[in-house]
Amino acid sequence: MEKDSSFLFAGTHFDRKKFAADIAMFKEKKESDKAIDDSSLFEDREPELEEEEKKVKEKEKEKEKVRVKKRKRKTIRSETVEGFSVFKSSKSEEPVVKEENEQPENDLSLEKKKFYQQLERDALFRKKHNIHVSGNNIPSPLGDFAELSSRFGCKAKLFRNLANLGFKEPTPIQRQAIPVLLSGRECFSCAPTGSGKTLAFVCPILMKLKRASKDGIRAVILCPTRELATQTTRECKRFAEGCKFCIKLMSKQRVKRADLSKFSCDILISTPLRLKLAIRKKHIDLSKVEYLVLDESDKLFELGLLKQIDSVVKACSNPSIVRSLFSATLPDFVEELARTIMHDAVRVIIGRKNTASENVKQKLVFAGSEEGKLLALRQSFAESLNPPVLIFVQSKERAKELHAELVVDNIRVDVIHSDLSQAQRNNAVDNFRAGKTWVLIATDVIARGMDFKGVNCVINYDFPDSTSAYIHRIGRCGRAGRSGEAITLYTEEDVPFLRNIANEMKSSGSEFPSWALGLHKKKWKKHRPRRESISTTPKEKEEPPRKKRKKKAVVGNNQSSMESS
Ligand SMILES: Nc1ncnc2c1ncn2[C@@H]1O[C@H](COP(=O)(O)OP(=O)(O)OP(=O)(O)O)[C@@H](O)[C@H]1O
Repeated sequence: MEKDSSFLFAGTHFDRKKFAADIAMFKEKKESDKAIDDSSLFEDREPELEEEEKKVKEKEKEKEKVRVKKRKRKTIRSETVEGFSVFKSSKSEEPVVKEENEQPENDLSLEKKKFYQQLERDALFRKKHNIHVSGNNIPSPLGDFAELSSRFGCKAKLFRNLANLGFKEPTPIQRQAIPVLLSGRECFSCAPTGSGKTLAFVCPILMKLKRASKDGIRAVILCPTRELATQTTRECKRFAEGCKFCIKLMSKQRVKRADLSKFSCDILISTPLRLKLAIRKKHIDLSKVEYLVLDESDKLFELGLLKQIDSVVKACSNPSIVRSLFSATLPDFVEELARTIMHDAVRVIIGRKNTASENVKQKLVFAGSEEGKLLALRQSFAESLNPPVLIFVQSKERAKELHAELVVDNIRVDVIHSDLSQAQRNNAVDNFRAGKTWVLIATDVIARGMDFKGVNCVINYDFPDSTSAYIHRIGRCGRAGRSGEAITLYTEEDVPFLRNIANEMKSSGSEFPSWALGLHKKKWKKHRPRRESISTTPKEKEEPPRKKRKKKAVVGNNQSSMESS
């Protein structure tokens, strides 16, 4: 195109490839025109001959036109990309395409039919297992663990480990989340407490990593507490037994090491703070991480941890990373945040979102006052104590106070809170697991994720500070299909928040006080009222802090000397 032909076409590029057919037609037309022009060079010709020649040329022209048309059709077909024609196809081209696709179209409709049948089967299966999904092209759920081998080529060793652990059937979250992650899709999942979410994310990682490698850090699992990180590390090792994978916990000692830039392992489990320190100060390299799991994701996305999570997510810079989020509670704000970091993620919800486990029988008990709470607890333990029992209180001070009370009652009781050393915390968990401790008093530090087998009863001595805290606390019992009981004590101060708990009881199928549903709706942020001390031993009267006295003027000031005596 002439440069100065029109300002409207300024910058327009003429695509010779795209218009090859038109150019060809144009060229051929020019050539034949040229031939006609050349004939005029022969001036002394007979008129009949000229007439004959004209006819032949006319015929030639017609033939040429047909040939050019055919060539054009061919070009159009070759420029069809994934079913979309680059050129808007004209009606005349349709029959040709149809003719060529007649056989495949039949195959296509058969394929389509099969596809829709599979979708229908999947939908029925999901309905049966209370699995709710959303997203594009969601892989079919697992019918059984054997499909890990038949569909996804699970190695015999891993498969055997599942059997050795006594896992016969996948739980609903495992049925859906495992194939999603194995298909390389990102996923955020919400499933009840104790429903096997750990295996749902560990199993696909182990299967996808295939074999041990020393090429950097390949998978990272973030947990909100050290206790949970320790437990997840132990579980990973159990699932991977005999597979030589290098599975490491980001311990305090490891973070203290001079340089972590060459540190490598197959799976690294950490709390966000420790990993952030390792990134900032020890130059740990997360650029090769292929799988990132945020366990208890709603906790991790709370304000206090968000910055740490952010630095870990940024450090995991591998463009093909697969991220996944798991929790028993998934508030909308977490889903929104999750969408900002995930690509084409699949959403998997088991049962109703944000509900307590149906295996836990829940009770609300009015205790009147702080004194009443202790009395109620003592009485119930005196009548029947069915260990193991977990008691939650709202602060470490109150944990210490309650421990001091119960320890004199001849009960094997222990306490865990953040003032203890790591070794003491580990001991408390281990002794409770081993049955050496009957009653464990705890703050929310172990409310999430901790898997103590066979906890019979959870007592919320102090009312939980949110619905999600309630769900996670009572979820320490009623795990892996077992039943459990949860008792929540409340006083007048807690009444405004009863409605939330009653709602929770109702939606998870427990008996609930219907009057509580009629209470005024109150949104809670963090309900931690100042409560009276638990301690029954009178505190020694503290001496009031001494005021600095002014030096007395002894002489001639009788009044002041009397006062001071
Ligand atoms: N398929 C299975 N069959 C039987 N038991 C299983 C199966 N999968 C997991 N478990 C067991 O169920 C228990 C709970 O699993 P897990 O701790 O993963 O639950 P969770 O959903 O992560 O709970 P939370 O929300 O409290 O973190 C564990 O003891 C685990 O060994």
